[in-house]
Amino acid sequence: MLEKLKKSLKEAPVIQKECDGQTYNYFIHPISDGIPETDPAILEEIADFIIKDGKTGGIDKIVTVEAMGIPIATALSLKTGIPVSIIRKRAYGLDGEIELSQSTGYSKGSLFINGLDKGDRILIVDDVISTGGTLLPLLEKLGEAGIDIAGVYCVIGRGSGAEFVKEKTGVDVTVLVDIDVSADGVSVIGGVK
Ligand SMILES: O=P(O)(O)OC[C@H]1O[C@H](OP(=O)(O)OP(=O)(O)O)[C@H](O)[C@@H]1O
Ligand SMILES: Nc1nc2[nH]cnc2c(=O)[nH]1
Repeated sequence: MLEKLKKSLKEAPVIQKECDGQTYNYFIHPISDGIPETDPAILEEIADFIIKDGKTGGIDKIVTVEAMGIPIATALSLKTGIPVSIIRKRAYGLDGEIELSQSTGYSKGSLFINGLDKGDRILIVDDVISTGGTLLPLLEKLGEAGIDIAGVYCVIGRGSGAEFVKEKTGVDVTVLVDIDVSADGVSVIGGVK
């Protein structure tokens, strides 16, 4: 299962990014960076897995975070007919816009939620979870806004972000493939069976 994704991850190069005086080993992969190019068969593998997992019924919107959640959410949308709403990195100033602070192992910034209504039942998809510094504040803001989370999928997991988010929010994060990243490269260490 997810064999194309796993095989390609083992070939992912790793670069070093500096943030707050710390070095972060950042892997580069088509699903998380769009580089060198994305094989549609991998996107299809991911979308098919999520659909088969059975949480797309009764969903109002698939929600993702700019930028690299977008191809995954779009593939899923094309297969299910469920619309996509994107959490953006820029403000629009629309009524009801919600801002949240995002931090990753290599960056800090703001995200802006628009287009979601109280009572919406959503499925969240994203490319990577690492520290959980994106997903945790997002889930907190969505909870405050009365949005119903039917499921959360992160295609690639590294570190303990998924466990951290579960501990803080009670929300289960399904990670499709777990990896370990060092300066020498990426190894696949687990994931859904
Ligand atoms: O668990 P975390 O440590 O928060 O890392 C995960 C986040 O990192 C990436 O976001 P990034 O802001 O780099 O976005 P992009 O490359 O998709 O634009 C990814 O798309 C996740 O949203
Ligand atoms: N491409 C990429 N995205 C990430 N998001 C969080 N960590 C990483 C990483 O190491 N590589």
